[in-house]
Amino acid sequence: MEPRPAAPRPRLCDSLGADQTPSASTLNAARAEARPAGRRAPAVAAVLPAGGSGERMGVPTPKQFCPVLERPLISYTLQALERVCWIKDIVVAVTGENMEAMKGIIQKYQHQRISLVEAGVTRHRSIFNGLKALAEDQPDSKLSKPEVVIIHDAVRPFVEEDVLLKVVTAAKEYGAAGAIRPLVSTVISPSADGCLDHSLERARHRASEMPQAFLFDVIYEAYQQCSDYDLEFGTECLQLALKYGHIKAKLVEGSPDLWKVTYKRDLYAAESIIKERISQHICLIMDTKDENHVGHRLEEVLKDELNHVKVTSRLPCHTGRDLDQIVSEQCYSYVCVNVMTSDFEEIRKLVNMLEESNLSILYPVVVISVYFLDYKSVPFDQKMENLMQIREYAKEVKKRNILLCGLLIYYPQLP
Ligand SMILES: Nc1ccn([C@@H]2O[C@H](COP(=O)(O)OP(=O)(O)OP(=O)(O)O)[C@@H](O)[C@H]2O)c(=O)n1
Ligand SMILES: O=C(CO)[C@H](O)[C@H](O)COP(=O)(O)O
Repeated sequence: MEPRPAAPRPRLCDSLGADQTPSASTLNAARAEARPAGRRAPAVAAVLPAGGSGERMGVPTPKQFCPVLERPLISYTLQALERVCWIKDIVVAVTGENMEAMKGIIQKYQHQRISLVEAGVTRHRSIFNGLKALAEDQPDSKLSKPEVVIIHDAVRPFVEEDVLLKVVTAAKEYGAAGAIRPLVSTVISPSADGCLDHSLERARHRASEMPQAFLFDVIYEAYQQCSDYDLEFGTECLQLALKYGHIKAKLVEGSPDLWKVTYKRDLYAAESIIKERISQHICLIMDTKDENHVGHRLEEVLKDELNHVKVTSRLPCHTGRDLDQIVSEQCYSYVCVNVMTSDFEEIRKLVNMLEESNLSILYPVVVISVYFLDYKSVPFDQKMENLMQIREYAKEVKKRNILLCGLLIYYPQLP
């Protein structure tokens, strides 16, 4: 198969990604390499309104807490944002009633960089509360005022780094920016008697989606100035920046997956998208840093051959924390490349954690453990014994929907 060309990615031409955390994606690393010197990174934070009741969904649980594949919807959105290591803080606005539940979600799924604030009675008021928490004048706050703030609905879980980067870059240049999509239906204006007054020309209008990004001062000042009417009935942050800051937002084409989960059927659509992503996600765990090792070749090949495969390479999974993080990413396919060790315990640790995570309740989890062993240094009998152990263990864990397979690659080391 011909390798597919990698899709061009936007670049923020400054030092975003300099402050990388261990969870930083490879994208960030790639960007850090490509970054021209000399331009300053804007400090970026995000505000997520998550204080709605989800009336249109028609279920008692607010939609952001509805489970999708056993995990609350908001947890996917948080995961999508925290993967982006250049977003420093994520402020989530939640109602007092749901505060404890939200804390539980943060703990269970090990979300990072999250601060919680009390939501308001409307979306605009919730966002305003989030912005206040980021503003400089807050006493005892561990948050600092960012240069650019992203606003993103908690119920749009499929936001990608590409579009975040595009809106942040545009916000830095224009003061405000937001994702848009082509209209699906034509928008018409009815008259008071319920008849058609006029119809908008569809091709000349767009649907405003999220994420949006703003220079912090622009949007914060707009919220400080805006009327109670705006706060009560407004639905568009870009409009506030225009009305109160005279900023014409830059509009950025977004992907179809940015839509807002609103009705019950949207939860089913979200589930299908998550399932498709799961099927494309392989976690490759390697215990060698040797760039020339065949394990690293496997990573390259997978990335070249498959369009959406995410390969997560991790160095020896000796600590429970490393494994915890891998498992919390909800990956169902694992290839463990063992060069340094033939230690069966490592695989047992991973499988135990997968069992505890209950991932395999929904689908089979596949774990392939490959041992590359030097012909001379390890006696063959000893290795076969190890594989037999894995085989016995595989029978046991199959009952719990974990499909484990051991593979021994026994080779003579070249002089
Ligand atoms: N007082 C509110 C109302 C809404 N939101 C949040 O704003 C986002 C988008 O709003 P919407 O889809 O309208 O959510 P709901 O208000 O929950 O839904 P509905 O209008 O159907 O009641 C959601 O993440 C929602 O939780 C919020 O933070 N505070
Ligand atoms: O799509 C949007 C862009 O601004 C907002 O998410 C939307 O306006 C939220 O409004 P509502 O709470 O009424 O659904």
